[in-house]
Amino acid sequence: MRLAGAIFSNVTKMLDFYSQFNPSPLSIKQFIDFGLNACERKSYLFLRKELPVRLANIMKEIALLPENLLRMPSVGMVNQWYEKSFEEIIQFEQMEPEPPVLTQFCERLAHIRNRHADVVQTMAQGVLELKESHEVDTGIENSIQYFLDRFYMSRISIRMLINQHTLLFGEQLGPKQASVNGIGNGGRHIGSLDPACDVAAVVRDAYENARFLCDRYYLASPELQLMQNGVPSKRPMPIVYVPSHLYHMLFELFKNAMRAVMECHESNPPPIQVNLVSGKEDVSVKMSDRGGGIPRSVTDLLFKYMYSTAPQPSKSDSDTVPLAGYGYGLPISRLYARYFHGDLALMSCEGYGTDAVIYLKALTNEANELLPVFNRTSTKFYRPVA
Ligand SMILES: CS(=O)(=O)N1CCC(Oc2ccc(-c3c(C(=O)NC[C@H]4CC[C@H](C(=O)O)CC4)noc3-c3cc(Cl)c(O)cc3O)cc2)CC1
Repeated sequence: MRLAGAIFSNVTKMLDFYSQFNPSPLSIKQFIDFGLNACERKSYLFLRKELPVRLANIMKEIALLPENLLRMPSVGMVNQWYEKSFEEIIQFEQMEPEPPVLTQFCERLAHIRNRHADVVQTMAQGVLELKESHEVDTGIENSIQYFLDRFYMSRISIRMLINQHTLLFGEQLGPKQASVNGIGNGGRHIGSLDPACDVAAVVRDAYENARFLCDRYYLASPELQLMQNGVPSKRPMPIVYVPSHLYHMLFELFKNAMRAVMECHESNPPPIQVNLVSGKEDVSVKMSDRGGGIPRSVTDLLFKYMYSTAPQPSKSDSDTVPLAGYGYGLPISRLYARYFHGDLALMSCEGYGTDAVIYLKALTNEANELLPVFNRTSTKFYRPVA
């Protein structure tokens, strides 16, 4: 057998091997407990198996995609990135956790994270290529919706593992030691997790950035009314969470709410209200606007990848890019909420306005990763048994 053929069949064998294992979900509590006494050797031994397992599980699903989508150039490119990254990580299978290997592993993870930086928009381009070249029936659309939810959730989880390892042990920290790295906040962060993430501060940060875009496009913007338990409040609300995930969700929701309010009110835009409530089971962040609302038939569409996939506005006329432009902002924001067993829900009253609620798990031992598992059940979603 020629070398290329031998390599291909070996990668295929390794894919079959690793995809037979289920991914191992970690809770926020486990991430925190490990990070407080972090051991690079243990992290390496866990990741050099868990990352190929998570990659193989989702790569098996990519292979099951509708032929027409799989043939799209952009999907082919994403598939090649996954194959390359899978091959690079399984090379560590036989390497003992000596310092040079640990350093090489950390560098390799950072390289893989960079390779996959544009996966979301490249997959969206693949869906666009399909829409522009083939008829897409409801069955295909449902398969794509099912796949992309699982594919992007898998990607969120793989990037979480890579970020934790590279932030805890990566070279940018100077001497090789585990650290509770706190970039710009007094050293309390544990990787990408903040044990005292102030929800109110992240709300204000996301609001200010969305407001900047709103002012630039509409020359005005709605005020923010920040409440706790229904009354105006400036108090912090600390939770254990990944600030960048919470910011991503809030920034998306603020952009949508501001667009609705400014499109609905020519002057004196009513404020956007954000109410924070800390319960026994859930921490709830409810964003309420009076932007005219949407009918239920449209609300469901906003979470559909196919509905929102359209040619991207060109970067050159960035000033004319609508506030909440086409993209995957809402479906992916819901995945971030669901990743640690929370949720994101829309309740709109057509003719009045919209409530968007982010639910987060209040207890870190219940905030478990929600991971897609490749198995016979998932296979049926792609090619129903004849
Ligand atoms: C897939 S995505 O994530 O990439 N993304 C989703 C977001 C979308 O942009 C937006 C933004 C706002 C709105 C919107 C309207 C609105 O626009 N009403 C007026 C139309 C009501 C239907 C009517 C019709 O029947 O079609 C035609 C007018 N009203 O309430 C909201 C609203 C939505 C969300 Cl999600 C929210 O959180 C808060 C809100 O107030 C709709 C769409 C870009 C794409």
